[in-house]
Order: sequence, then C-alpha cells, then structure tokens
Amino acid sequence: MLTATKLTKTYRDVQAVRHVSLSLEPGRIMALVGASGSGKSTLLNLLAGLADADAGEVRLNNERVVGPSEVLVPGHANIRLVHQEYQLMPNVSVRENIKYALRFFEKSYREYRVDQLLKLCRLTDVQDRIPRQVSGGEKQRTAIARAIADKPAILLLDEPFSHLDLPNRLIVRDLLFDMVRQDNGGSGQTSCIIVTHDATDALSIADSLGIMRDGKLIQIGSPVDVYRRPTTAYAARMTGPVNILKAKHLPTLHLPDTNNPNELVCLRPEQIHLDETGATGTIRALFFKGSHYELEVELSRYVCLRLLTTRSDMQVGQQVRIRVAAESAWYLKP
Ligand SMILES: Nc1ncnc2c1ncn2[C@@H]1O[C@H](COP(=O)(O)OP(=O)(O)OP(=O)(O)O)[C@@H](O)[C@H]1O
Repeated sequence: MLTATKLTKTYRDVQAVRHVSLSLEPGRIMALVGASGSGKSTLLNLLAGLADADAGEVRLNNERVVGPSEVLVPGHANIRLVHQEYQLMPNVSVRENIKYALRFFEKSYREYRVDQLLKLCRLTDVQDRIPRQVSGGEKQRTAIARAIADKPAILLLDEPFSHLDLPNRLIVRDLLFDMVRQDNGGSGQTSCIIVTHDATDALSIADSLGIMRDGKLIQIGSPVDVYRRPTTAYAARMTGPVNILKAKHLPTLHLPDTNNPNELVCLRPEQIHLDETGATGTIRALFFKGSHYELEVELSRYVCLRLLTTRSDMQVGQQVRIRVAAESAWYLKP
C-alpha cells in the first residue's frame, strides 16, 4: 500500500503541494484531477521519490520512500513515473525499448515477458519500428509497457490521455484497467495513479478520484460520489459539464426556495429533462454530440441551463418546458 502523509513542497514563493495525504491499496486506480498549476506533477514527483518534500512523508508498504537528497540514484525501485514526453530511446525499436527494462532478467523470461507486454499494450505489429516511426498512442503504450515490464508496485502517469485521439485514449484506458486487474503472480498487483486535467477518461476506470486545487487535495472519494456530490463549484466543473446557479433562482425551475439565497446549487445536464408540465424556457443554442444533443435553455435573464436530449426535432428559438427533480439539486460549499 502507498501512503502519503501531509506532503508539502514549496518552490520559492509558490506552495506547489500543501499538506496532501492519501492512500492507495494494491490493484487500485486513483485519478487526480486539477487545473493547470494545481500541483499534480509536483505531487507525482514527490510520490515517486524524485523530489524532496519540505514536510510529510511517502511510504510504500510501510517503508519510507526517500527523496533525491538522500540517495545516489533518485527514484524508488518499485515505483515508476511515466512523463508526458515518454522518454523513449530514439534509435532502438519498440521491442528493444521494452526489453531494456528487463535487462537484469534471464534471456528466456525476458523474451517471454516482452511478448506478453507487446500483446497487452497492442504493440506486436509495430515492435520492430523505432519510436519516430510509430504514432503518439503507440509511443505512449511503449512507455507504459516499459514502465510495467518488471511489475512495479506503483505506476504513476502524468496526463496519459492528453496528447491522444479518442481511439487511442480508449486503448490506453482499457490497457490500464486490464493491467491493474492482472495478477502479477506473487509480487502483488500494480496500483496506478493517473494525473489529468480532464476527468472524462479517468472517471470510468478509477476506483477513487481526488480533486487538486492550489496544491491541496480538496476532495477525494469514489468517482460517482465526487461527480454527484462535489463539495465546491471547482470540483463540480473539474468532473464534467455542470450548471451552477444561485439558490434564489430555484423557483424559476419550480423548485423550493432556501433560506440562503446566495448558496450555490449544482445541477448536472443529465438531471434536467424536457417535460410538458415543467418550467418554460427558450432554446438559445443547440449542439450535436453524436448520441444526443446538448441544449442551452434560457429560463430568465439570470438562468440559462445546459441539458441533454436524444430528440432531434429541436430548434434554436423554440419554446420548451423543463423539469428538475428536487433531489437532483446539490448544494455546494461557498
Ligand atoms: N521547478 C519549479 N520551480 C518553481 N516553481 C515550480 C516548479 N515546478 C512547479 N512549479 C510551480 O508549482 C506549481 C504547481 O506546478 P505543477 O507542475 O505541479 O502543477 P500541475 O497541476 O502539474 O500543472 P500542469 O497541469 O500545467 O502540468 C505551479 O505554480 C508551478 O509554476
């Protein structure tokens, strides 16, 4: 199990990571989501033992993970960090790049394990090409294959989806899902932390989801819980499309008023339905999203909501009626 306790890191006047504590069980995936500059990469470097914390500590199976100031070769043998730039050896093949990570193993096992990784990471067909002859997605998968070759306890991924197109994002997502669920034969299962600024891909495979803001881990829970019950407007926006309005505007939606008119309320687009008995509004914009349409419906000068529909007969300017169940409204912290 990986644990971090009150980790803190300051760069001159910037508090990049502030009192972050977390724990990750074997065979689990954690996603950390936050805006640019919220401290995600710094936290990964601290967890990997690649940066020195000012305070707090990291432990892997109760053994302290030490920073670069305490060892000759920085980084823990059982923790791997895959950067956004992949850092592959440019002049050797995909196969040789992966095999290099297994150089201390016996030859027959090495060949067997490389074949297994090429298959898992869907790289068998491109194994003889050098990195510049493969796609971004294939480079990313080569970097992951190399990182997991000797079955580390922890795999840390910095923005694994950001440079990839949709098919490749889905391949990498499924690969990570398969990897953590594979039994590594006695050495324990690999756990994974994925850092991302877009939760979409991580939501479906993560067992836990943390929200980073200004160096702090402001919320952590199951993806469903954080998505449905974000504590702040920031956490709500970080986990998907959302409508945020002041409580005083709830009566416009035929919902009960509250005592605190300026309290913020969060409504996910899928919780708002077209309903002939609901509140009246006008469609201000309409976006085709493939499986559905997203509508922007204006109910008053102050209330314009996004909602989803599979109906294809809607037009801009059309009057519609919408309904929201009272239990869908989620109150946010100020
Ligand atoms: N080596 C450094 N020296 C000084 N400041 C740094 C250094 N590395 C990071 N920072 C600062 O620390 C803060 C957190 O940076 P970090 O890279 O961890 O955030 P991030 O959430 O990973 O951002 P991004 O998503 O853009 O990569 C930022 O304000 C950044 O400018």
